[in-house]
Parts: sequence; C-alpha cells; structure tokens
Amino acid sequence: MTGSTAPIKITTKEIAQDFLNQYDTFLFDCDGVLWLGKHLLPLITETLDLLTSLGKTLYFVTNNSTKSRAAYTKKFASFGITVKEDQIFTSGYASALHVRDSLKLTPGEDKIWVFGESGITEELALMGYESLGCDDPRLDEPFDIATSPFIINGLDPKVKCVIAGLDTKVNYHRLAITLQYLQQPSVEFVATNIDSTFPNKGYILPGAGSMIESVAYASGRTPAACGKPNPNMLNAIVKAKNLDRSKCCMVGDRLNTDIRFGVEGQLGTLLVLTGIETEERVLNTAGDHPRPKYFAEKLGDLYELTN
Ligand SMILES: O=C(O)[C@H](O)[C@H](O)COP(=O)(O)O
Ligand SMILES: [Mg+2]
Repeated sequence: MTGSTAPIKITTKEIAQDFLNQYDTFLFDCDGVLWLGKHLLPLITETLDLLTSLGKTLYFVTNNSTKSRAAYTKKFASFGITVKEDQIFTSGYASALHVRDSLKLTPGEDKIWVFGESGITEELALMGYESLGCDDPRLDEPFDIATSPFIINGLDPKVKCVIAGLDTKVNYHRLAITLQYLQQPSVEFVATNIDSTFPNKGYILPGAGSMIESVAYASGRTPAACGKPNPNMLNAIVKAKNLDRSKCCMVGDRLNTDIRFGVEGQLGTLLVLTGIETEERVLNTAGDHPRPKYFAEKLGDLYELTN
C-alpha cells in the first residue's frame, strides 16, 4: 500500500511550523520515538515542553506491554517528565479491555494465562481478573515433563483466555505450558501486538510478534491482536478523550503498526527515523505499507528547527 503523496521531510523551520499548526493533539509511540530502552532520545523533554507550551494535548500509545500504565508514569518520571496515567495507552491495557469488553470474561471467576510480563497482569488485576503464568518463578525452571508443576497439577479449568506479549524471560517452560492452554479450543487467544522487532540503543531485538508467532505456529491458531494498528485501540482512545481525528497526529517509528494505525484511523502521521525504519523504506513507493504524511530524522528536530 502506498500513499499518493510523497512524505514531506521536516527539515526547515517553515515546514516544522506548518506541521505543528495542523494538529492540536499528538499521539506518541514510545520505543524508538521517545526512548531506546532506558536511554532518552535527544531533545525529547524540550520537544514535549514546547508542544505543551503551544497548548497541544499529548498522549502516549505504546505497543510495549511489559509495563502497565502506572509503571510508565514512573518511567517518564525517571526522565524528569511528568505524564499522568490517563495520558498513557498500552497494548497490555488494550488486551485487558478486549478481555472485558469483547470476550466478556467474568472478573473474579474466569482466569487468564499470561505469556508476557507484569504490564499485562497489572492491567487485568485492575479489572478484577486473576492471571496465571507470567513471572511465576516455577516457570523459570528448565522444562521437564515429569516434574513441571503445571503438568503434574493439570491445567486450570478456569483459564478462559491466553494473552501473549513481549516476554524477556521467554523459555521452553513458558512456551510449553502456553501451548497446553492453546490446545484447548475453548480458550481464547489474544496477542498484545504484532511488532516483529523493537529498537534498543544500537540494537534491533526480537519483538512481541516474534514470540507470539512461536505459540501461534505450534497451536495452529491466529490470535486477536489488540495493539496498534488495531482500530479498536484508536477507537477506545478517541472515545475516552473525545478527540477530533482531523486534529490528531500519530508519531511513530514503525510503518506497519504506528503509521498504519494513523493512516487507517484518519489521523495525521509523522514517522521518525530513530527506531525501526529507514528513509529509503519511508520513500519507497512499492512497499506494502502506508506511508506517513511527514517524516523527520528525530522528534527533537521539531524543537531544534523552531528555536
Ligand atoms: O515487541 C514489542 O512489544 C514492541 O516492539 C515494542 O516494544 C513496541 O513499543 P512501541 O514502539 O509501540 O512503543
Ligand atoms: Mg516504536
């Protein structure tokens, strides 16, 4: 898929100002746009302050499910940036909303097996759902079919759904037990997001999608993926915040998630080159991805060019 208009690179003060004048609300992806792991990208604080001083509204929409919205406020604070929990949307939160609003599982009764991290279980707990799996230390043990407590004790019949996401403690034990639940046809299969990779300070690392693919392949099942570019996530944000899509801009570093989310959601789009994509891919008219309206070397260019 290609946009008919060539993406505009933000390289001058005039282009930067023209871009800023078009939008009153910005939805920021996090990994690859604001930071790389624990490393804040250049001029991020200055750019967010600039936008706030111009009266813009800021939201943060990340596919990274390893942290809950509450934990992300702490991560922002660790960089000296004040962000309220209700400005943050994660794929873990979107998955929990899916469990509650689409699958309509019963809190306090139905349980969820989590192949992923605490950013998922904390969001589920806020909605009253008990999770199994995740960081249970027994899953850190090497898998042995004769001794695994999850095999010996049998599957929990109250588990009605598997949520799979990015799990930096992925191992055979977690894969094996997740597969046991996915072999139950009545157990729903939900994925937080589809990102194949993510950027972290000079390295491209396996993303949630690469791990989810493993259990999807083993089970022969396709999960419902809840993060960007799923329009349900954007619909939830637009509804919760009463947004005018024509005045919103999605800022991301990945074409098949962030920019697709923005283009298909009828938002403006800005792609920054500090994460996954290259200028060559952004300008490629033959790619199978939507192209952004704007792109820039880094988010901080907005600050640098207008000051
Ligand atoms: O694999 C993942 O979960 C993602 O690549 C990742 O962390 C994306 O986060 P985002 O770029 O949406 O902030
Ligand atoms: Mg990103």
